[in-house]
Amino acid sequence: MAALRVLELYSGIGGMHQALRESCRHAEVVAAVDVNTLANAVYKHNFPSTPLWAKTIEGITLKEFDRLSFDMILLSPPCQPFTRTGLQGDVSDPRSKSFLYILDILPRLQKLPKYLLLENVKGFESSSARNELLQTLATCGFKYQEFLLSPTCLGIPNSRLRYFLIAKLQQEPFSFQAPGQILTRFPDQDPEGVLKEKVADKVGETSSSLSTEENNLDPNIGPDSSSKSLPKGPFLFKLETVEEMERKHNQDNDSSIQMLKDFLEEENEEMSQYFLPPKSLLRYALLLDIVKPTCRRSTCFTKGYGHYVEGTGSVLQTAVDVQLESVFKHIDELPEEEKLIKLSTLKLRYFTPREIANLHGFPLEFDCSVLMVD
Ligand SMILES: C[S@@+](CC[C@H](N)C(=O)[O-])C[C@H]1O[C@@H](n2cnc3c(N)ncnc32)[C@H](O)[C@@H]1O
Repeated sequence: MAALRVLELYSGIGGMHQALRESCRHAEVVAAVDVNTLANAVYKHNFPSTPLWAKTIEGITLKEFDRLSFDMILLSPPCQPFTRTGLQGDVSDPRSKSFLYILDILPRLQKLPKYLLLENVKGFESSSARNELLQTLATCGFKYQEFLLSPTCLGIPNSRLRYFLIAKLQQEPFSFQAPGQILTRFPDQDPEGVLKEKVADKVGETSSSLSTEENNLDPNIGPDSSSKSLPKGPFLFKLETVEEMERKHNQDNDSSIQMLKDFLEEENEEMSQYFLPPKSLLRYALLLDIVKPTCRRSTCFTKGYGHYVEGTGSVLQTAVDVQLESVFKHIDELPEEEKLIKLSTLKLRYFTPREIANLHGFPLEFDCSVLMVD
């Protein structure tokens, strides 16, 4: 059987390529396209034989697309126009231009691809860009299915809710097709084959099958976000409400999800670079999402992780026997020096790039060390 010819647009570090490899399909990425130099360096390092086009997508002509004669498109367009805490510029955001260009090119290709997979953030499902995508797919004769999924659906202890769309040109429907619904589970996770869980087409209506955190917490809160609201209700300690504590407790007891310890590197001397500096501890301690190796949760890691503290991702408590409550209760009443002594007992550190790669499902052979150079 001839290899499936795959075009990977917005290829980044190659997450889609890696997933394709693991899906065991006999496939070849005939071109990967991205403009980010650092991401391209990681891509090249891991997929040295794949033709990598370091250019803008809108700079590729219809003729060049036709020449690639691809059977499948994988694409993860920029998510900033659609994030729920952003401006939601949608199709009028300049960063959507390349995606609209693809939608314009698609029906004009000499040969339509058989398959398409698109990934984006939660928020995309209620955008005009999504409506234009669905319209284009329908015009071209594609069947499609949409999903909102998080690594937790695969038992990975990280909340990162993402929109996925798969489409195919063949006439046969998907075995699990659920028209008009956005599925929030993998079809084979549904015990009775009845896909009751759905997210309505309407904005913001999320399914009960997602955790409260997935529903409430925007995984795309950036380092500069000031819109993150504090939890409601009286605080117990460290700005934790009873509701928050309960949610975390339930997540940590959900045995369908692995513990963080399965994703961690062995502690060694080099880890010292990942410990939170005193300044960050004093300034942000109350806002940190602190997890232990035995927890079965972590919040979404964003671009500013390790540089900005608030809302960019969880931090790890390596002194596992220290109780958070004993550190945080009445900490406000202490002078800075004593505060710092108390906070330091937790031995808080950032997750390492390797650990974050593990939590994103990258296998060990995927080398992300290129990302560790300053
Ligand atoms: C959401 S990320 C892609 C993530 C990717 N799937 C991965 O595994 O890393 C979007 C990527 O699109 C690239 N990008 C944005 N606009 C582009 C354009 N007009 N042409 C080419 N690449 C673009 C960015 O550099 C970024 O790497």
